[in-house]
Amino acid sequence: MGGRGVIPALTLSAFRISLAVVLGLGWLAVLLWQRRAAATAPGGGDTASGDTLVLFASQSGLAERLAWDQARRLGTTPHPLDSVTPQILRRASTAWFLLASAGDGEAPDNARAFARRLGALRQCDLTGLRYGLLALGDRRYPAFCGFGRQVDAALVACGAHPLFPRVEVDRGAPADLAQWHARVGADTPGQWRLTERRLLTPRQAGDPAYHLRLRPDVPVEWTPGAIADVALLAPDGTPQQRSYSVASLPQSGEVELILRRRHGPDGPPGLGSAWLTAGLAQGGRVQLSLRDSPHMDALAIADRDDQPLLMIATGTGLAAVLGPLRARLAGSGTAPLWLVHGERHAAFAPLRDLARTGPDRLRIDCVLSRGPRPQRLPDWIRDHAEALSAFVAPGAPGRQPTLFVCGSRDPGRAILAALGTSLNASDLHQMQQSGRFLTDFY
Ligand SMILES: Cc1cc2nc3c(=O)[nH]c(=O)nc-3n(C[C@H](O)[C@H](O)[C@H](O)COP(=O)(O)O)c2cc1C
Repeated sequence: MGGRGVIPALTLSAFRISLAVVLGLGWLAVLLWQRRAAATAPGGGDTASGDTLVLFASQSGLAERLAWDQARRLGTTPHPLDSVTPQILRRASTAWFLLASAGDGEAPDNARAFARRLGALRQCDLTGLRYGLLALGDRRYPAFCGFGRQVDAALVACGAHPLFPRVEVDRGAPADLAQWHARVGADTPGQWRLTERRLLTPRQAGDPAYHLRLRPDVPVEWTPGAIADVALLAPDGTPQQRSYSVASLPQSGEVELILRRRHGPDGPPGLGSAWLTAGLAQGGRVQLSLRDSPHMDALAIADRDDQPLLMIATGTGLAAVLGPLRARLAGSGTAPLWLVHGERHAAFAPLRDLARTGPDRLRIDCVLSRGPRPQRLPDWIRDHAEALSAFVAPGAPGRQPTLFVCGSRDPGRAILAALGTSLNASDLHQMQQSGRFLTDFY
């Protein structure tokens, strides 16, 4: 019986000692961390101690770029997470965290010291801090957004107040980023305005096609043939994304898209095309991000080596070839370029402009499937088999033409079949083997 009173007393004092040791070590760690971070803080002191902080943890640069965007909006400078101390966090009223995950849900290199001290951070009082947190990751990793989640939990444990639930981004998805941008204010990078929408198919039956021009709020770079991912909201409020080829070059300062308002069989028009071709007002805002075309390298090599390029496009697939073609025309090359476009009733205006202004080395053919002398593109290909075969044949040593076919899937199949019977099989095989036979169907 007596033992029962002694053991808890011993356990309690041992517990108190261990608690004191743990707390002491915790505070020591905090102090050491503060000293080291103050020495390495941008500007040599605790210059990251402003009222509003923008902090990033980034391995390959996306979180850092987004941090710069956020800092620009707030008129401040972003800092790597490693440069802040708990003291700096305590003095700030608002902090914006943009945190990528690396390793196995771990901190990127520029946040490792911060990550090591997360336990110590939990002992700080951050009840005066409000924060927004963007976690960047990749759902293919088991610890999706692991680091962002850890920091979020530590901040909550310190009593900091999230301004909104953590926003998580899967592989830079525009729809996820749109949520962040919606949280941090409307005037964000990634915001574009519709400056012009022109009907490309006046007085024609069937689904209308449009030529759109969009201008970014802040200048943006892209590569020829880039893909624009447009963020949309479905009627039930779920974020959606639609992708379109960019027909213009960055020098123009505007993204040009060509799209058709599509209807399902007896159904309503597609979400993206209905909004962009009708719902969106002139001057209206679009959340848009740009990525490279999967064919960018092959097309850039053909451009660099000044090799012949044969492009065959149907309908709005014209947009996918216009970017690479305009890049070729802007250069000093002399190799022949040939664009064949299949449409319904009449040539699209951008194609007519190109035919009027293009150099002699550019041949353009527009094949119309309806109208006075209708012809299907596959038939046209068979009729021109000889000229097309000669164009894609190696001919002289070092001649390595590229063939790029794009447009809707169904006409695409018929075009590939026609090319298969019209072109020399070994030339086609050679182009395929060396990555010079490119297709882009949707
Ligand atoms: C080597 C490596 C490891 C990664 N580990 C994870 C991970 O464990 N969890 C996760 O969600 N994302 C992980 N990612 C994905 C990145 O967090 C994601 O690509 C993020 O957008 C990168 O942002 P950053 O460019 O700012 O570094 C990893 C990426 C790389 C390259």
